[in-house]
Amino acid sequence: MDSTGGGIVLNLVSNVEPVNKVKKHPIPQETLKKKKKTPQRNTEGREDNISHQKGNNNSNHDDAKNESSGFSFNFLDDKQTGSRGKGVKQKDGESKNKQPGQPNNNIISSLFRHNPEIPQVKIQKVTENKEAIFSSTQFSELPLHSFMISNIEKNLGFSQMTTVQQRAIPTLLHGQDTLIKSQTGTGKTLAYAVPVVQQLQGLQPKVQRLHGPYALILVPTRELACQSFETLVKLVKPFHWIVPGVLMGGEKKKSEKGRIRKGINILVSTPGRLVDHINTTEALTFSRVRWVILDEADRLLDLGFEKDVTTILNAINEQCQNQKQTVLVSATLSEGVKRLANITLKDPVFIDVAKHQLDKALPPAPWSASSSSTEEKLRPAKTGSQTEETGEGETGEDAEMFSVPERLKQQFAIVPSKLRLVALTALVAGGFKSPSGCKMLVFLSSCESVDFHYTLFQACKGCSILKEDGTASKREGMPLFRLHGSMSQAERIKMYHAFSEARKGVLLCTDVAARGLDLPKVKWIVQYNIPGSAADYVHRVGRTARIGKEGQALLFLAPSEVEYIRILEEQQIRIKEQPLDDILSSLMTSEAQDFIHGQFKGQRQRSVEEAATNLQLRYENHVLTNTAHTQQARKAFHSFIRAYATYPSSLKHILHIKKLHLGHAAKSFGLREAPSNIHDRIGNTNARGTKRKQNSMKVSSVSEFDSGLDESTLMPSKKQKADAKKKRRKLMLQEKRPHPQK
Ligand SMILES: Nc1ncnc2c1ncn2[C@@H]1O[C@H](COP(=O)(O)OP(=O)(O)OP(=O)(O)O)[C@@H](O)[C@H]1O
Repeated sequence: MDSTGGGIVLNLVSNVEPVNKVKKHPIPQETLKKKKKTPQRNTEGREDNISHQKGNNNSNHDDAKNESSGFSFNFLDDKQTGSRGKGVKQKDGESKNKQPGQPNNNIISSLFRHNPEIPQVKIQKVTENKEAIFSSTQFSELPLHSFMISNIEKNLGFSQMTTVQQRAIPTLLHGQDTLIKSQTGTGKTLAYAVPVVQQLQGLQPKVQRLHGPYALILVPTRELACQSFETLVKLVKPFHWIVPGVLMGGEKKKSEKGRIRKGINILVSTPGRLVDHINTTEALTFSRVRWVILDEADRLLDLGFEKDVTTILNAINEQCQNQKQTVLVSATLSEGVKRLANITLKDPVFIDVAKHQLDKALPPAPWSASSSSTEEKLRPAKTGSQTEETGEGETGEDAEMFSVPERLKQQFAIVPSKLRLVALTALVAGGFKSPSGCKMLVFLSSCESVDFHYTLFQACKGCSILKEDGTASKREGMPLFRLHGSMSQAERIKMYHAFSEARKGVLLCTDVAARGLDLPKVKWIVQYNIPGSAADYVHRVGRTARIGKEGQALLFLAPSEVEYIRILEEQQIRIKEQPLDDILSSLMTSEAQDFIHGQFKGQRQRSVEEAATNLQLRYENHVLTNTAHTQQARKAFHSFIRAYATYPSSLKHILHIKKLHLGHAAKSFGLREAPSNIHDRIGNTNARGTKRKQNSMKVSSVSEFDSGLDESTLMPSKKQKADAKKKRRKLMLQEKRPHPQK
């Protein structure tokens, strides 16, 4: 800690300066008149994350109890921030004399002290892959039905084709199996949907509803299924005899069976629900299927979906003798998917808009002489995705260059764990400076984390949420939405539609929203947790800057995680640093103050530190004064640790659980200390299900900020893996996300 001119300058960095690390981002601290504090050390020699404040016993009780009215804790004055009570060691954020449900007024967060060094990151020169979004060709120049052209022009409002449409539509009309790879948000849905509808409307004898599916479109999530179905409904408008339909988990199976019996000609489905119908719905036949489209193909062939996709393809092959056209589509087709395509597709054409590989045939796969069953052929393609046994991921194995939208501004911020929550709030509040509002997606690592932050932000005065009936709550302010795989189907769809239609708002979500969703007017993507692969990164940021528009993306990195930038640079992704100071300075804007404090409008914070510290205190009080909130925070913290332990092995040198400081990470969940049962909750049991001896846990420190956890104690045993696999299968049948992060 430096002190200048009587005031104290608090840095984000600790006192000790390791080799190769440079102090960066000092936060100016002119106004806080505090005495230099001596950090308390806990028994492990780490800083005790809490310091204590005398007094301030006045008035917080009533407001704290009344959580529905938002945060309402007093600001700290100079005296309060400077004073320090006797250190009382706390467990799970509870002070010794405090019961859950009581406000906790006597603790000051030491947010800006004893954080790890913020390393200086040297950005490497990257030559980005470029894609021209629009072609110079009009839809009217294609050999399409005149009604199709007028429908696209008048009802959809498009006359000029995108590059991927210009290349894919003629190829698909020609009847060839095709792989389509093009940036996110470049119109790939129409690139496959237009040729399917064009050919269907021309079939003789004319298509009848009772004939059942001619085209099958598989997508990985329910929201994407809805979206693709809605596009098809618009596209078939002039051809009323063609019936599109959608099947997805969470919907009533009985009504779906009824619709299948009546007949669906273009069937959009998620894999799990379709397998369910294949097994239980007699009326579902594939005898006339001519087109099979795998949208987000790399995701569909990933762990979890691959088995269902195999079942579906085998069912189609058994029932249908027709010549079929198969199309694989994604912004990130990995080498694994291409190898798979080479053995399962007939003379496939690969359309890669970035590489201009129009009509380039794929090289032969070394094992293409393998068995003819689809299931056997699918297996080798797993090289590019996660495997259950090893937990290995695709990063690094399938070195494939991705391209991102040209008008997307990509940034990262190095944020010490303790400052994550206030930095996120600063972004959320700061993103809403423009009077016209802004739409933002915040990606988090688990359903529990989404729920925790959703509850937490609701307590901010400047937030409004959706009511049961789908209308906004009375409170004026920035609408808050959430989306994850553990929500009820009704709520998922309600949130998805409400956010799509909203003029402004923040959607807190898991990777369930990462693929394919075309949510209008999204300007900001915040990745609060690092994605599991560069491909996931590309899809997440691809929810903005679509079809040539502008957008911004920000990736949160802890100081120990900065090497992740190299993973992105290897994929030719250019990303710049956004100084943390700049982000936190948003806390001083009137918008942020209104957002956070509401009723304290006009009562200005005097420095970034004061604003951040008060905010963190409010959050901690919110968490600790209510048992349900404390439980929710602990659950979210556990799920965060679990997700962290499941990063693919190729990323473990960067994202290793040992590198986490659990106490600091806990602070980002409003907890003042990591829950004491962390090991029990994260799989500290052996194969027989009995608890491991405490002393069997390896505790080896690499730094002051080391979690002290050994990954082997976090990684599940064989039995746990088998149980988890069973559970995943069950969840998948209900169409929930298979990966713990999702
Ligand atoms: N020719 C076009 N002109 C203008 N807008 C278009 C055109 N074709 C499609 N769009 C619009 O572009 C947006 C993105 O389309 P779409 O969702 O199909 O992209 P995508 O390439 O599939 O994205 P992702 O890879 O994220 O799934 C949609 O809003 C769509 O209506």
